[in-house]
Amino acid sequence: MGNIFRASLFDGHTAIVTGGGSGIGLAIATQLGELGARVAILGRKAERLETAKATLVQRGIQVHTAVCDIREPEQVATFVDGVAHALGPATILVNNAGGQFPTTAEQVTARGWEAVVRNNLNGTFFMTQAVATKHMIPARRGRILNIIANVRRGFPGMVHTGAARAGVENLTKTLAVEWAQYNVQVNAIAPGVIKSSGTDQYPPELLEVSRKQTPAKRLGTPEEVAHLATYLTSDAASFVTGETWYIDGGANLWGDNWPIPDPDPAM
Ligand SMILES: CCCCCCCCC/C=C/C(=O)SCCNC(=O)CCNC(=O)[C@H](O)C(C)(C)COP(=O)(O)OP(=O)(O)OC[C@H]1O[C@@H](n2cnc3c(N)ncnc32)[C@H](O)[C@@H]1OP(=O)(O)O
Ligand SMILES: NC(=O)C1=CN([C@@H]2O[C@H](COP(=O)(O)OP(=O)(O)OC[C@H]3O[C@@H](n4cnc5c(N)ncnc54)[C@H](OP(=O)(O)O)[C@@H]3O)[C@@H](O)[C@H]2O)C=CC1
Repeated sequence: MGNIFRASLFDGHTAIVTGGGSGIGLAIATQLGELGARVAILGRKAERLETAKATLVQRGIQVHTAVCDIREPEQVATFVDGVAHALGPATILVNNAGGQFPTTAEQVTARGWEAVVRNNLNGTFFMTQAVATKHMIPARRGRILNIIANVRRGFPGMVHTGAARAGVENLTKTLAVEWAQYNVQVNAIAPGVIKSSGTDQYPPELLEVSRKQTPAKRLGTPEEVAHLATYLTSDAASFVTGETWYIDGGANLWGDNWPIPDPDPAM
């Protein structure tokens, strides 16, 4: 599918896309950049950022990259100041960085739980607070978009990320209300299962179960998520705030990744 958006849509904007070095984040950074935004991306791995930067620059996009772990508030503050210096204050923030690993609730260790909650909930809040207070609230202008996951019916098999993403969904609503007075809109996207560098690390048999349990009978693409992200960060969505938009081929309405065994009659 081609791009339905006007080429100059984001002229004059600076967009931060966390985790913009790969997968869904890179697709969003590419699309916002091709529509005129200056783009700042971060991640933990310098090499990944360098490769992504080369791809973006080749497309004529002005890019700033820096290594930053979103779980560390001091690194976040340094990154956000660096963006202002390199590209000007951010008008768009896409909190895309995150991730987890499949595990049953019985097996998750305290360190594993903490790693996932810090990554997805704490990191998203630290980044949001820094960008809003340093760039958006003073300018009385901003769009924040949080990438979460399909947590409508819990997240069996990934209890840690389900809890963390539900937290982000709730902070999306809270900040939409608190920051409406500053002309800062806050929304979330809940992708179903998307074929990406992220899911390439998952066992293929798990992804095949997900495909079968999706009414559309396929996985989504990072570009499809990027189209929705473009709409939600554009002026076309200026009266949309506090909402979570599902993009999942109908998966949240039907099907199940988690087969429930019948009770053991011996127990
Ligand atoms: C089922 C339904 C499917 C449904 C079908 C599939 C649906 C997919 C939907 C979603 C897809 C995606 O999100 S795709 C995106 C995937 N991308 C990512 O996940 C990338 C980012 N993720 C990460 O970096 C890591 O997963 C994360 C743990 C969050 C952070 O890593 P860190 O390096 O900071 O943490 P570490 O130091 O490595 O680990 C800290 C602890 O975490 C635990 N830990 C880390 N990796 C672990 C692992 N693979 N298995 C067990 N435990 C692990 C250990 O207890 C570690 O403690 P010790 O052992 O004591 O050290
Ligand atoms: N693909 C899917 O099916 C789905 C994905 N999602 C979510 O969408 C987002 C993008 O996923 P996807 O593109 O598929 O997967 P990727 O693993 O390719 O993307 C995750 C990105 O986040 C960065 N990242 C992770 N943790 C941190 C951190 N602590 N600090 C800074 N950067 C970090 C990674 O870079 P680096 O490793 O260099 O730090 C990487 O670029 C993730 O939040 C994911 O959980 C949600 C639902 C479904």
